[in-house]
Amino acid sequence: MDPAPIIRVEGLAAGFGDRILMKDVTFDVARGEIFMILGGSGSGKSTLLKNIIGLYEPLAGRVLIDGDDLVGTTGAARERILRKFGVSFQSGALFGSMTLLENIVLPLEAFTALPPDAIDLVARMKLSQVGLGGAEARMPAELSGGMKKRAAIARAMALDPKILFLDEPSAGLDPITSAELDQLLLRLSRELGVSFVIVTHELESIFGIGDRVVMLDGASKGIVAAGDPRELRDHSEHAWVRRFFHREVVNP
Ligand SMILES: Nc1ncnc2c1ncn2[C@@H]1O[C@H](COP(=O)(O)OP(=O)(O)OP(=O)(O)O)[C@@H](O)[C@H]1O
Repeated sequence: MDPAPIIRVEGLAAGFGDRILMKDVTFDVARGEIFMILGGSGSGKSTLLKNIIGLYEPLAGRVLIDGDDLVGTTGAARERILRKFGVSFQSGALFGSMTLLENIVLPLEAFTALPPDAIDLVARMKLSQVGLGGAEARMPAELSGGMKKRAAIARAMALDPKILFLDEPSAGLDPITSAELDQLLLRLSRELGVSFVIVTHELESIFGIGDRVVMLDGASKGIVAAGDPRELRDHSEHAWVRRFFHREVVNP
C-alpha cells in the first residue's frame, strides 16, 4: 500500500471576506479510508470540503490531492487532478429529464474518448455497483430518496475516481435506508479501495463506518478533536466533544 496520504491539508485557513471560519487546520486522509468531517452547524464543514476540492481558494495553507495542489494549476494539469475525485453534494441532484443510465453516461461522454457501446457498458456497471442494476431506464422522479443517493454516487464514480467527497449523504433518509447506504460506502471503500471524505452529522454512520474523523468547532475556529470516533466518544478529554458523540444537550 502506498504510504503517502491521498489528501494532505496543511495549515489551512478558510472563510469569507473578513470572517475567518477556521485556521491552522492540518490533517491527512490515508488511502482507502473513510474519513469524516464533523462539527456543529455553521462550523464550516462544507466550506472546508469546498476548499479541499478547489471550489474555494484557501486564505492560507494548502491542500494536496494525491500530491498535487489545485491552486495555481490550470489547463490539462488541473483536469488531471480533478479527474482523481468525484463529488456528490446534497443538492447534487440528477438531471430530471434524463434516465438514470443517461445521467451516468453524461460524464463519460464529456470526459472520455470511449466509444458509445463501451460507455453504455461502463454506465450499466456503475449502476450495478451501487445496487441499481435493472433501474437504468427509470427517471429520477420515480426513485426513492435512497435510490437517488445511490445514483448520485454512481455518477460521481463514473470516471473511476480515487476519492469520493460526499456532503451529508444520508440527509433525509430513514434509518434503514441510511444504514444500507453506509454498507454501500463501506463496500466501495473496502472492495474498490476508494477513499471517502464525508461531511456528516449521523452518529450511526460515524461509529458504523468512519475510520477517522476531524471535528470542527466554530468557537475555537479549527479542529477540536481528531482520530478514531469511537475512541473520541469514550475517551476525549474535551467535554464538548464527548457531548457531541453522546448527543447531550450542550447548553441546557
Ligand atoms: N459563499 C459564502 N459566502 C459567505 N458566507 C458563507 C458562504 N458559505 C457559507 N458561509 C457561511 O459560513 C459559515 C459556515 O458554513 P458551512 O456551510 O461551511 O457550515 P457547515 O458546518 O457545513 O454547516 P451545516 O452543518 O449547518 O451545513 C456559515 O455561517 C455560513 O453562513
